[in-house]
Amino acid sequence: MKGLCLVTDRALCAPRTVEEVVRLAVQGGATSVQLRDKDLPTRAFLETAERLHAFLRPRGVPLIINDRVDIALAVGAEGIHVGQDDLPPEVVRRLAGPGVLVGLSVETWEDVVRAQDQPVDYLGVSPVYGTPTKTDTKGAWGLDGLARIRAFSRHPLVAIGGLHAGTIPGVVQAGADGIAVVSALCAAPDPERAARELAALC
Ligand SMILES: Cc1ncc(COP(=O)(O)OP(=O)(O)O)c(N)n1
Ligand SMILES: Cc1nc(C(=O)O)sc1CCOP(=O)(O)O
Ligand SMILES: [Mg+2]
Repeated sequence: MKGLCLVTDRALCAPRTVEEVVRLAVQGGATSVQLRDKDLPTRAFLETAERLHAFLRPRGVPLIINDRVDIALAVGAEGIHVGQDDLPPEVVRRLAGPGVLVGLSVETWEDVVRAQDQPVDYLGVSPVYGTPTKTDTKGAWGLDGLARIRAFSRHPLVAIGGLHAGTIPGVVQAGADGIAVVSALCAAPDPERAARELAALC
């Protein structure tokens, strides 16, 4: 999971649609998209995922579904991201099979240690910096925490939380393989231009 991942937020994208922001961000250089929506009814979530997948798949850009393993399987998404309170990675892997990317958030050192034996493809370092976009997180890892995880873990690391043009270079330097952003793209006046700027730093 190298490169720049756009994690969607419908409210921050508005008045543009999520599909429109995804299209612009991919044109600018986003290399993966995680569909994340905590409020959308299941049918609408499925239809959004289908539309995004129809756009992304021919472009070779993986679609990751946040939380909803059922939706990921229904649309044939390339990946699923789960947190510590979601379905356990072993169960996700059993349901999804070997060919689907499974990402897992790590919020504590115990999570990082446990993940060594879990069937995941990357860890979401959750969060590197505190962010108003998601406030139900534990303490921020900071650059020192990220570097400590990098030195220990066998998994690729995707950094998330408070990442923008000013913070990404330090996070890459500390060992992140990939960079995941919400507001830096969803709330950008020009998501294509923003993605171009951020992708060049990843
Ligand atoms: C790349 C990445 N890392 C962490 C998260 C957070 O996932 P989770 O802990 O399940 O929290 P929610 O996103 O479901 O609120 C993520 N989505 N992506
Ligand atoms: C979706 C998400 N997960 C996080 C975690 O720490 O697990 S932080 C986050 C939101 C990141 O938003 P922004 O790029 O606007 O800071
Ligand atoms: Mg989750």
